[in-house]
Amino acid sequence: MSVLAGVRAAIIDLDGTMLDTIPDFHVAINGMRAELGLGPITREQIALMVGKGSENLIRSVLALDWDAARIEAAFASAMDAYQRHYLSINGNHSALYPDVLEGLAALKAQGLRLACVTNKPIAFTTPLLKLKGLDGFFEVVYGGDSLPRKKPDPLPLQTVCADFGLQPAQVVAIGDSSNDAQAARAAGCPVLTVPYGYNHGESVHDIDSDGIVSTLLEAASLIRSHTHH
Ligand SMILES: O=C(O)COP(=O)(O)O
Ligand SMILES: [Mg+2]
Repeated sequence: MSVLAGVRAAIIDLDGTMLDTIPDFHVAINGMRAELGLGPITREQIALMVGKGSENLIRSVLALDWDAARIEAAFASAMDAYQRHYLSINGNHSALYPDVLEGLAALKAQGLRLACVTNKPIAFTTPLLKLKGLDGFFEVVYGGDSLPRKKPDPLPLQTVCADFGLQPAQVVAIGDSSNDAQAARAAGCPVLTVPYGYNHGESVHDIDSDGIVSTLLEAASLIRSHTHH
């Protein structure tokens, strides 16, 4: 895969790529819904809605029961309740996917610089990375509200490239959804996809990606096989 030949850095997505956070989202969303007088929804429903940041998630969850006007009227208090619930349980129910720590260690050992770019708010992201032992791997971390635009906009990826002083072709993005791939394509970064996360209910095979890798460790091996001389 010659698109990986010049890779010097990797940008790793968080939710659905490093951590299975749906159980955290589930507890926080149902806590918010209870405050609003709404009944609980399932993890499967929530997994279809995660990936495009908190605002999109809250609007999608409330749209199960309410029309647009009612959502707008309650949005600020819903967001406040959601953030309160999420921060109170952040990381308690979520788990690392297999070979994440091993994959990050391998990428680093191969000399790649690492960044984390997530659509999760940075106030959730920073403590979660620390709790799960992931914080030490990344030189740069951007949350969904760290910059003026989030994925699928290319801005967060372009910002990492600039931070590292690298061209987009030298920086591979690794994520679980079409949202990550669209951002990578728009930035000009190669992109690899893990199949175990949340892709808005769509098949990962429909993602415009340079390859599907079963784990981050397999991503490291694939990159190594194309960059090793
Ligand atoms: O919080 C989200 O919307 C998902 O974030 P991600 O970019 O880490 O998948
Ligand atoms: Mg993701």
